[in-house]
Amino acid sequence: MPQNFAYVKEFIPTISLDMRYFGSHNFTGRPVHGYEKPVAILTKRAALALQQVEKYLNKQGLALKIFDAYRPQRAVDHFKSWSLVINDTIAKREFYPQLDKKNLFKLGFIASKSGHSRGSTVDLTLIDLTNKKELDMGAPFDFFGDISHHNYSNLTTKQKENRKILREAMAKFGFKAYDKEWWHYTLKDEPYRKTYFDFIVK
Ligand SMILES: C[C@@H](N)C(=O)N[C@H](C)C(=O)O
Ligand SMILES: [Zn+2]
Repeated sequence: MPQNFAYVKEFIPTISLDMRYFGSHNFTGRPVHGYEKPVAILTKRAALALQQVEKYLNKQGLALKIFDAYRPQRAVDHFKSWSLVINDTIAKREFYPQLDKKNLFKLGFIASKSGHSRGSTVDLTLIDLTNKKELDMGAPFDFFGDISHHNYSNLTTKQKENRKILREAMAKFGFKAYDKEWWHYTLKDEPYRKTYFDFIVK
């Protein structure tokens, strides 16, 4: 991998990982091209910032769980070709029950040039440190619908509070939220603003 990238585990050995695109539990229903190991890779700058977030949350009895980090361009291209195969809807019920898969790009739920491929974007949630259970965010990771938007108002007080804890912790250490997905964050001071990498995750 390029010199300025690292495995997140090197910076945060205790972090929880559930690398969804390595396996089949994702919106395509199958492993995604470019993921050969269930590891999380980020630029060193983003990994260091995330280390600060994790330390800060641990003091409150919480921790991070990562679903996706650096994403090779070939994975993004795989998402694009998947979206064009209209009758392949094996994971629709769980991930995009009310939407037509061909619209997921134009609705902003998947990008054809993704911040993830620049190496400083991460998809993640909060877990309780005592039982490792995910906090209720009102919608699961990669649920494509309005309910995943930050400004969706029909959530319980607890769900709003949980999203706020994550958003404020990430913001404190330099990550900006994405209005359409509560789980997606990009380091503001990312080192590669225009480079989309394509090395394999392994
Ligand atoms: C697909 C989802 N996890 C995600 O990361 N979406 C944004 C828009 C992206 O593809 O960059
Ligand atoms: Zn994302």
